[in-house]
Amino acid sequence: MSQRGVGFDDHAGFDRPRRTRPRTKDRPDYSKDPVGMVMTIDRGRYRVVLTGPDEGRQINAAKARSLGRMGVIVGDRVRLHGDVTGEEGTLARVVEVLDRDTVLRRTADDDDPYERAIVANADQLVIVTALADPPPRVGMIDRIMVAAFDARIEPLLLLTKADLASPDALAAAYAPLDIEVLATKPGDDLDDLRAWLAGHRTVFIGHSGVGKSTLVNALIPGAGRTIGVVNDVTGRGRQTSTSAIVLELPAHQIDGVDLEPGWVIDTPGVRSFGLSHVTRENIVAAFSDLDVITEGCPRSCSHETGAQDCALDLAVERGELSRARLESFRRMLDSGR
Ligand SMILES: Nc1nc2c(ncn2[C@@H]2O[C@H](COP(=O)(O)OP(=O)(O)OP(=O)(O)O)[C@@H](O)[C@H]2O)c(=O)[nH]1
Ligand SMILES: [Zn+2]
Repeated sequence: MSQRGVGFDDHAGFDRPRRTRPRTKDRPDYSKDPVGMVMTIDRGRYRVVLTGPDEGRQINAAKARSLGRMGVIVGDRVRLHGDVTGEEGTLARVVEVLDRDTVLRRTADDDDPYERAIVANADQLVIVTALADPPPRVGMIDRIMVAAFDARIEPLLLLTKADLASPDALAAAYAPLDIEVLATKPGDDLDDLRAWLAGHRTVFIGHSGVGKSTLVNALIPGAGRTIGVVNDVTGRGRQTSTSAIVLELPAHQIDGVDLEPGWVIDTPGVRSFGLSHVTRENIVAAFSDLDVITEGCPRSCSHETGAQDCALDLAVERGELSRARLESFRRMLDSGR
């Protein structure tokens, strides 16, 4: 774990005035302009869906020059100025990015100081993993989970292709972390998954070929996510999608009860997940029961295996914390290093 890298998607750096003379006087007032959510980005063009009075209307927009190099990412809530009719050929301007509740980040690899913000304002993250073809990679699951903990996003583990292999071993491996685990196979009704997604904005992340597009298409008929063919030699799927995209879940009833609306953010298949932006403090903070115990640790305790007088070890000895939970937590700390 290292220092937080400075990326252009980080807004903190843009709060500092870059000119010495105050700009407030000549800055236009956009507070009456409509707000929308960025659904997808394609070569500098944003597809935005309006919220508020014209909810659901989709608009094309470009970034206003006044935003400079400030990043606009999928899931961002943005203010739009100009032509917001959404009619063909019109282009509105993104003039403001509203504060983000969460930011999911990754770096290309662990030595890369430049983190990339992938998705804003998600509150859940589904890690889609195939039980076979391609085989599960526990290290990768852990790393994506750590990114979720770091971002204060609730991770869920979704195991596909349960017709090919049993989910039991993987489900058991994540049980001590209290992570929700769900297994699917072709023909399942997906109601458990829909119940998870209702009322949330959930990012879907997975290695190429795990069946993510198949799932998204089953959840959202008409989403048109391209289904790749797993290569027999490499076990990898074709890289079929290129940009993250926000999709609205259709209305659905379970036992006669309407589910709350929800959004899915589908992301391109990932091969690696760098974590150089993650801090130990953020991982610990994601486990509130352990966070409380670490108040009894020596100053600057790493909480890792073998750390002198770590209060987590003492809690296990006293029977106040399960050894399996501590070991799983330490596996998370390790993968974030
Ligand atoms: N046996 C089995 N095959 C599945 C299941 N789900 C998906 N597949 C197959 O796995 C292959 C890959 O599925 P996709 O949905 O394209 O996978 P993806 O994760 O979206 O991959 P990319 O589009 O490359 O990102 C396809 O041939 C699917 O038909 C499943 O539950 N069981
Ligand atoms: Zn400690």
